[in-house]
Amino acid sequence: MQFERLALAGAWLIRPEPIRDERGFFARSFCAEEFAAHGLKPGFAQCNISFNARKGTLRGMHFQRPPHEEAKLVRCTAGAIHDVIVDLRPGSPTRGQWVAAELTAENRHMLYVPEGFAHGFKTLADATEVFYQMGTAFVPGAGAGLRHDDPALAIDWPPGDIVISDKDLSYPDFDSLPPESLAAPMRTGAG
Ligand SMILES: Cc1cn([C@H]2C[C@H](O)[C@@H](COP(=O)(O)OP(=O)(O)O[C@H]3O[C@@H](C)C(=O)[C@@H](O)[C@H]3O)O2)c(=O)[nH]c1=O
Repeated sequence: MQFERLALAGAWLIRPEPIRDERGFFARSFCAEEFAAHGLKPGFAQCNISFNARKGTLRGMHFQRPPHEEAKLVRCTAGAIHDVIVDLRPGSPTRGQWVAAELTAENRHMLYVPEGFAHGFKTLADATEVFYQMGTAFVPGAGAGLRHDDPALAIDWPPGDIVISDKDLSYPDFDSLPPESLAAPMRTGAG
């Protein structure tokens, strides 16, 4: 796997390195040892599948409130997504900034989202499926979010109509997040 640091400390783009032969290829998508060597969570508590029937489906921007912050490893197994993360970490020099990556079934890139970030994506094709591994179990009641179209964040989403849940439309802007939503002080490990 190739690990590329993103502009927000602790976030990584990970590219599988295919070993090809006449049958196709073999590639590793997770290795506890390699993840630990880069300061990433070396294990996951849950894996989730998100199927999105329509191009333009937008899910986000989501996180779990402390003490249930989640690291996530996100990849697209069918179709394509524009994947976005926002740094919520108090004390982080990049707090309130976002980065995006295009994850597709073809490129097989993965986005590693550290704890203390909000995460969301917009699908770029019909029938897009996202597979993501979670460092912490889902805790009903700990879920929180902020608006994908907060003008202060100014996330540059791909153009086009969106399909979005009422819940996601109900989230506040970043500056209006209740204090209990704030992530713990910055923790980025060795990354
Ligand atoms: C996230 C999650 C949801 N659920 C349930 C709650 C609800 O009934 C149904 C759908 O939940 P949601 O509407 O929150 O699903 P969704 O909008 O897809 O939420 C996900 O969005 C992406 C962007 C993320 O980053 C994820 O961490 C997660 O927050 O599934 C679980 O049982 N376990 C889970 O881990």
